[in-house]
Amino acid sequence: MGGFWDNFSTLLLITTTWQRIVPDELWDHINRFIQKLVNAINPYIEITFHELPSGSHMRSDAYAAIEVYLGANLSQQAERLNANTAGGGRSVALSIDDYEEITDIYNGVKVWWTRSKSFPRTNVISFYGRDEERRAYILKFSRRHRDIVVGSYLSHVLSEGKAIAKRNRRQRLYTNVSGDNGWGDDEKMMWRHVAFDHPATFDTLAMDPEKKKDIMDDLVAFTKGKEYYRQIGKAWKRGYLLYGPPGTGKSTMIAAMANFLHYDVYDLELTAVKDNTELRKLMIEISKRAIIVIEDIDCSLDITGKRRGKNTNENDDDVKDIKDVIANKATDDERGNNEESKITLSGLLNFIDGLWSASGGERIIVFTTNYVERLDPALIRRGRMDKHIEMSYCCFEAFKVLAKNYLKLESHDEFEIVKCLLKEIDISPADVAENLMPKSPEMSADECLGNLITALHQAKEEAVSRKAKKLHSETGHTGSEVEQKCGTASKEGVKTGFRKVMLRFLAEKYNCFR
Ligand SMILES: Nc1ncnc2c1ncn2[C@@H]1O[C@H](COP(=O)(O)OP(=O)(O)OP(=O)(O)O)[C@@H](O)[C@H]1O
Ligand SMILES: [Mg+2]
Repeated sequence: MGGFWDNFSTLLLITTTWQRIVPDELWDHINRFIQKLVNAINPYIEITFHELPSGSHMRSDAYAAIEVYLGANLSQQAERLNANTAGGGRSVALSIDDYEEITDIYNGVKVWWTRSKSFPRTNVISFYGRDEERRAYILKFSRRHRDIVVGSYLSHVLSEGKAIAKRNRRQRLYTNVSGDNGWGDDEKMMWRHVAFDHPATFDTLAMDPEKKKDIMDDLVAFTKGKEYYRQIGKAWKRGYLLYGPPGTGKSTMIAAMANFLHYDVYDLELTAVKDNTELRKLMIEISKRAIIVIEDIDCSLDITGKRRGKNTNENDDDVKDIKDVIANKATDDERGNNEESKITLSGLLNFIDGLWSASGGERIIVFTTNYVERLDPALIRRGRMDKHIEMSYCCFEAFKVLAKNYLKLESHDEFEIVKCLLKEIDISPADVAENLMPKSPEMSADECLGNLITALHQAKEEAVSRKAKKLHSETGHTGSEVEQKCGTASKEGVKTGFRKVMLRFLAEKYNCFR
């Protein structure tokens, strides 16, 4: 062993001395020649995948995918491993340690992987100590197998690594916080996140199955459309407008989309954003695979670019100011909190159309509203909001999904009654769900279904009565007119049955029943 080190030291000494006396240019030539010689003799090829590509502070995607692939498929061969938590702490991800060598066999071809570590030659003293280490995975394979390794093995490793990482990754729900939140102007503080743990899926989402399938197909096509979007010169983004009455599942649909695609959700609260500059900063920080949500867009912004705060009524503002003065507090205006926002519709449109075009990555933007007719056409035109999805009142198909979710019922004799009643009244899936939910552990599925039917009958009565009253006041029909027209001029009709007859008459006349 001593002999080896003696020879090695002598070689090192000769090389260093040569380096000193030989001019740089000549030294380069010698180096190149030696490299050629080694290449000619060496039967192996090596490919290095650096963790931080030169000049970048971002971890290379390829390095990350290789790490996951090796950890998931080949870590049992290694004796030294690193362990990290994955999936938000739900599982442990293993990666091979520095200088461990492991082999992989792909279509009968053997390859070797090692992880190396180096320290960049720099005179700068780092405060971060070991962070300065540079790691790389080195793939070694026989020269004979170059085509298969470069041609297909590498893409197999990268795609499988990315797929595993995607499966393991815990999604996040981000919300924006105002710049004046005590965290100063630090841009990094603008988005806060928590683990995204919403149970909604497309399976549990109650809506017309054909419509649901259409949306799912659209999402799949979008995620696979990278090349297509590149070809047509469009940013890889898709806009969805979800509109419909409260409780019809707009927010639930967003959660189902996020779970389906495994994307992070960025819940953008426009009323907390100061101006277009802040909006731009927020947008730039959004990760590549994300759903950006602006809920109740009609309440967040209006076409003149003035934000609608919670207090849109001038009198309310005045009253609040007076109360503030009496309480010896600064008014909103004095604090600079007036309701005028500098976010404009054009600022919002610019970021939707422009900013992301430059920063490849798949992004979905979803607007929700209860009042689609209030939105500016510029905001929702196709190309910006590519798909308009109406979330409507509960239909029978949607009810069946809810009955399965809540009561584990796929069929029941009473389903026909529910079907008829749902045709006659507008009720949101949220209300149907509420009625189906057992109120105590002892409550049976039959009882819950009974509850729903009672509620539906009640809702029908109320709806018809509302309409009848309205029509009665509009047309001025008297009770006897109703009786005559209905041919039921009996006492009973006039007294006890009057309301019933009246309702039927008005309902038939004005087509209340659908
Ligand atoms: N289509 C649906 N499928 C399954 N559950 C639903 C559906 N719609 C509503 N729900 C249930 O009702 C609750 C409220 O629904 P959700 O918040 O999605 O309604 P929304 O349309 O976003 O209402 P809003 O317009 O008031 O924001 C949900 O938590 C869910 O349990
Ligand atoms: Mg909602």
